[in-house]
Amino acid sequence: MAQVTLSRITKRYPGSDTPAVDDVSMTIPKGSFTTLLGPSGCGKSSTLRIVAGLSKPDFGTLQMDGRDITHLSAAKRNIGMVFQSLALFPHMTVAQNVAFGLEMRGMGRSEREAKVARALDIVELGHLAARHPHQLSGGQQQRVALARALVVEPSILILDEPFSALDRKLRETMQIELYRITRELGITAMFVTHDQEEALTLSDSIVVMNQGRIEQQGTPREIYGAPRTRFTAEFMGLSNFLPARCSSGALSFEGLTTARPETLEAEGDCTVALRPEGLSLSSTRPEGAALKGHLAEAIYQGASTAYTLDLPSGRRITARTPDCGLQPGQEAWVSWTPGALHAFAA
Ligand SMILES: Nc1ncnc2c1ncn2[C@@H]1O[C@H](COP(=O)(O)OP(=O)(O)OP(=O)(O)O)[C@@H](O)[C@H]1O
Repeated sequence: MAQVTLSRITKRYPGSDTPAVDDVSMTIPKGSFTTLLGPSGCGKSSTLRIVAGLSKPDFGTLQMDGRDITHLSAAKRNIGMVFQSLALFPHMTVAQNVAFGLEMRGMGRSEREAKVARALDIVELGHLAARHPHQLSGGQQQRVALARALVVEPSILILDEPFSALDRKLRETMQIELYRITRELGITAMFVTHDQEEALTLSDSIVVMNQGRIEQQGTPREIYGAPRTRFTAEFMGLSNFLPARCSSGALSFEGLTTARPETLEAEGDCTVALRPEGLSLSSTRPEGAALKGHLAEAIYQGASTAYTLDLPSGRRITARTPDCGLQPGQEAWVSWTPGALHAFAA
């Protein structure tokens, strides 16, 4: 397994005004699972393709364990790849599919068979080695693709939205499988997704990308718990953005002054975001910080109800809580758990 370092990687496709990858630098430590997360078109796949050697950067360098591999061909990079669209050979059995890369490297039969058996064991498909791809479920096929990428003992495993074609339940099962396998084998992995929950579940480190640039990089806890920009906050499910001011120890918004969150680095104008799931409503004033509003709407959604409140400033916020019996037209107080309030520079 290897450490991979991207330094100032930039890529502009012909005919495009803006770079698809714009001055991206990051290190994927040995044995770490790093996820590129961001909306469609933000440059995740382009970055991954450059690491894989399938595309050349216009500028910047790529290193593997300190060695410059910017101009090394894909075949010589020892990278295992799994993509959304499977490329299993339909006329070959599961075992033959997994063995293909080893055969290409000229490995002898007995060594090959031992490695294939081990790779199929890892993805728990040893019993289906003789089947053909069309005799497998979507999840099993994706596990064959994973075994095929692992069998060559890659320096880095690259996965581009590998589970996006699977239904939700299967996707969750595959995420847990992938987590187990990568941690057991100590694999260096680079994963691409636009699904924030998937990124939180799998990653040691998340790189949030926006328009070809890195918006924020950190552990899942840092990205979810302390987003530094509105873009990251919105992408991680935050809403209810309110203008605020921050001075040394205090944060003021909507006529309320409360303690300044530790994670806020800015002074002066800033934005407060309240996570809808961390809010609760009551008809009487609760202890501690709370905002009073007019309940405009209550939409029952099963496990929770989405309440829309109009604040005296005219701004609207949404709270998602178990049904609390309050009705539209009533006055309500909204309070929050400590982790539900975030603030960042405006
Ligand atoms: N071969 C290409 N030629 C021209 N433009 C391209 C090419 N590939 C990607 N782009 C453009 O580069 C930008 C980044 O694309 P990229 O596929 O890296 O994004 P992404 O974040 O992986 O998106 P998605 O989640 O939709 O796959 C987009 O604006 C895209 O249209």
